[in-house]
Amino acid sequence: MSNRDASSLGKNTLIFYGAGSMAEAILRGLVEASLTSPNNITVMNRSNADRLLELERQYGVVPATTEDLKKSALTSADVIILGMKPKDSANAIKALQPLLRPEQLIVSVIAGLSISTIHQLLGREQPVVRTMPNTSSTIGLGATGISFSASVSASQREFALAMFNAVGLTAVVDEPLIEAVNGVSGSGPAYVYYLMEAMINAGVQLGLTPEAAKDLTVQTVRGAAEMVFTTGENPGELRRKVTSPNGTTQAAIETLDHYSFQEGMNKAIVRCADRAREMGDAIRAEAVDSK
Ligand SMILES: NC(=O)C1=CN([C@@H]2O[C@H](COP(=O)(O)OP(=O)(O)OC[C@H]3O[C@@H](n4cnc5c(N)ncnc54)[C@H](O)[C@@H]3O)[C@@H](O)[C@H]2O)C=CC1
Ligand SMILES: O=C(O)[C@@H]1CCC=N1
Repeated sequence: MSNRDASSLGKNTLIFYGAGSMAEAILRGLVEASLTSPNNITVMNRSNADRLLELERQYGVVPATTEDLKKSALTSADVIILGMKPKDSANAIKALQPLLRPEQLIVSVIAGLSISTIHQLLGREQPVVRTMPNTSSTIGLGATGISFSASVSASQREFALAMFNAVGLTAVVDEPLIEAVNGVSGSGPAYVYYLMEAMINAGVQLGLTPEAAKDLTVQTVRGAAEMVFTTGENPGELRRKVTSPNGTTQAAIETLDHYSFQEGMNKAIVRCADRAREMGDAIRAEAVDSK
């Protein structure tokens, strides 16, 4: 990340409208990398003031605990990050309508919610950055897909990229591909954790202690990801290097093939992207209903 990126972050005031796990992953990354002062970050949610005070205690961010504080923070912030669940988003975005100034930037992390639905809910073409991050942003290793509405300015674009580059890697994609990003990397950490759960359980079944099974699994997944990253070799090539002809790995991979591992992963990721579109359609229906 360049100094120019960092300075573009530092000048702006941000409000996390919805301060749950994804919001925390991003704000923690920003604060811990010292890319903006915590004083520039306000957090708000629907009703859980304790949660906001906890975020203040941990990261030094500013809690908006009363309706007046919420309104004034939403009105004054340069950037509003939509961080609520998809089911809560239509009402939350409609509530923004009377508060927004035309130059405020909306950044959404909400699965399925399209830029056009946000415009419909707001009743105007506010600049919108639609993203699909993941929770690894917490440790600066996030992977975020980003797309922009037509009216996002060059400096707002730079800001949004700086914000997500601060917590990991970014990929700018055309908006219709955000669901694909959701399928691969937005939900992706859960597939890897699920794989790890299965590896740990099998290790325990074979007699390892839970601690040893966990430590060996974590280091294996970490090492495998790092091997792909540092060598630049394809996962397929690296897999072949582990797989001796007629050896133990071949026996394991054949068993995975017998249980249609590749097909299962493929179907899971395609289903994930479809589910994002379904969720987006449900929000769009709420936008249309309210007209
Ligand atoms: N958790 C993940 O791995 C990822 C989540 N996302 C997206 O991030 C969004 C948030 O997900 P999580 O952080 O997991 O959810 P969460 O349930 O942890 O947080 C949602 C927060 O929004 C607040 N909220 C709801 N309605 C509100 C309103 N009207 N005004 C103010 N605050 C309101 C809730 O109080 C809660 O604090 C979702 O839309 C999800 O699709 C995107 C990528 C990854
Ligand atoms: O499960 C979900 O709907 C969210 C979106 C991406 C990751 N978690």
